[in-house]
Amino acid sequence: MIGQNNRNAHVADVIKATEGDTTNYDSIITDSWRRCIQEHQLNPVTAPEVYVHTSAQLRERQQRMEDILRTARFGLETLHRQIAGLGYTILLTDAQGITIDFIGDPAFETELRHAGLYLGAEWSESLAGTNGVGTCIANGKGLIVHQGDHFSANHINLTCTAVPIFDPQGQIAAVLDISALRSPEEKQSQHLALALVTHCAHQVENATLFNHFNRNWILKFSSSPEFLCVDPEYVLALDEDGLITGFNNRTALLLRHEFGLAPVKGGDLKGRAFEDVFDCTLEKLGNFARLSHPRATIKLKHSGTILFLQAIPPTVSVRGPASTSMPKMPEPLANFTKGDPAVVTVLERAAKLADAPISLLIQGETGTGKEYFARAVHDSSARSHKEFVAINCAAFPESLIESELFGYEAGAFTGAQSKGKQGLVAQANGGTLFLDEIGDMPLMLQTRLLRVLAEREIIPVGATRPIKLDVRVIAATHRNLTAMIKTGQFREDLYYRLNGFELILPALRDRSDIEWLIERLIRLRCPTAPPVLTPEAASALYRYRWPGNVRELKNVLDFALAVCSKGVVSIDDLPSSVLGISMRPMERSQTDDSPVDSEAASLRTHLARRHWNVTQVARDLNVDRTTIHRRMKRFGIVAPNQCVE
Ligand SMILES: Nc1ncnc2c1ncn2[C@@H]1O[C@H](COP(=O)(O)OP(=O)(O)OP(=O)(O)O)[C@@H](O)[C@H]1O
Repeated sequence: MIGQNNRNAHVADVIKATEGDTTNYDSIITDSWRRCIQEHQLNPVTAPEVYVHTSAQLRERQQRMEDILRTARFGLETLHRQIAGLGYTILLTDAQGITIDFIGDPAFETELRHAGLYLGAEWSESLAGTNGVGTCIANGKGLIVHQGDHFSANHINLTCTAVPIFDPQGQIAAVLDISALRSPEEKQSQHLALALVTHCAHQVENATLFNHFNRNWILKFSSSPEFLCVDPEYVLALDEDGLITGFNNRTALLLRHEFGLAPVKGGDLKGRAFEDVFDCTLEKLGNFARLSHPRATIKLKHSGTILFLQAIPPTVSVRGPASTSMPKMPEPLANFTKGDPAVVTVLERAAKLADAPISLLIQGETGTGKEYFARAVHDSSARSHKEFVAINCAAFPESLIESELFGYEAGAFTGAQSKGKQGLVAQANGGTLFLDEIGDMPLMLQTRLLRVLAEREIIPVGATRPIKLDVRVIAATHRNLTAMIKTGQFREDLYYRLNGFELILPALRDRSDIEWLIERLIRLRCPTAPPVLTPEAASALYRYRWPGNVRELKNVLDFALAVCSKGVVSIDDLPSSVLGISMRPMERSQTDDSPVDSEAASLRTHLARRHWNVTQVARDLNVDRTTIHRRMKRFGIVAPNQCVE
């Protein structure tokens, strides 16, 4: 527990330091405090809390980060063994500071959860104030945020040591953090922790390069030969033309210094030629590769620095940079994205599983394209010449669903067709049965479906003998089935039958290919003379949050294409929902109030949901903080806690 006196003293320290008295703190900390107040609009008095994301959001983040999670896991476990017993918890966060992996002492689970040292917790500086992860992301380098260095008085018991893990193009991909609930008062006590975490992050970066660039040359460099092969300081990947495709962070720092480049985070080194960096020709690399022991040296062209080198040729021989391009994908699946990393991961999986004898469960918000995707999996499979039968489990009246699904014998019930009827499940025989909204299937039918899946046979209503079936089942839902299992609304055994593999489609607002998708949808609608968007219209579409996802985008474009003139879609052709405050359609239709009232109500809802954190709301609505302030003023909305804003 943090006493009120300590809290008050801490708040006074933060305020004093941000007003200029910075004597007791590192500048990196006081700069961050100033950012918290001035840019993130956080208030030390109200002590920001850590926001915890839902398990569905967490899973989506984890899926996006699948590669790094897998690569980093061994590093995390090794690090955990090194510091076991010292009371540290290890967190791996994504580049937004959301915790996607975690190793902590289960004995302290409640305390760790309470402190935000847990899966799903967001440690971005803009939400949680100065802290290890968030401030590391803001500065792009490793640091210690110890006890009173934290902005929020809620966190002044913690010590956090965080180091960025960079992707092979020099962007922050993740942050590795070790935190402890209790620690000595001296910040110096954490210096060894910083060295350990830095080393672990470096190893994760190297492992990522070795794993991902097996179609490229890998060059390992060190200033001494002893550890060159096992733990090189610098690692560089080159394509067959000798152009740089990837590097670890130490190499980025070395080469940026070499080229006199500003220490930016972007990929300013990618594509540069090996021969521009080293005093060596590309042909000679082959000779280095043939050396059995790494005693070869190489000279940096500009500084003349000499490094030991081990050169490893591509283990898979192809021309050109293969690691960044999309692998060959069946045509129907390839139409789903233009390179969004999370979607590509899902597609690669789906391509491999297209003919696997397992059921697939597709999760995703409404309108993300679950049915469209399921059909693409079917079309990519050997079953494509047979039927794809889609059933919306939420749309059938309960009384009809059994006979519709399983069919019935002649005269099975009053009103039945005299010849009987084949059910939808039997129609999918040899093909794919798509069960949409599976979370809405009544429990009684879940039991029947379980039998179909287990026995691979159906018994039509009124029949006595079962019919053998060969169907591939793909189910989809936007509901949280695991939560439904806990409340007894969904059968656990059915869940495991359906979930041979789970594929999660990201929300449209999280996809990087919206520009491509807009163009695709326009071309599908107007293949001969597709209208163009004005820059204002395009930017309104990019800014909008798309709660109805691709379906909503499609509807908006259909509307715009219908009302636009002279082949140009301007901002006036977009429906008002897309402009200004992005209200959810549901919220709008539920009220008969004037547009101003409903806008105000929507804003109030957003603010309340985010505990009146304007920065977070601005992020949700994709507008500036000042816009939110202006709107609050216009609607006369005042935060319940005046201190926040
Ligand atoms: N890549 C794409 N190209 C063209 N159209 C797409 C694409 N992805 C989705 N769509 C379209 O978006 C709309 C919504 O897709 P779909 O019905 O598959 O979503 P869903 O996730 O199954 O929705 P719900 O959860 O409401 O059932 C459909 O009209 C679909 O054709």
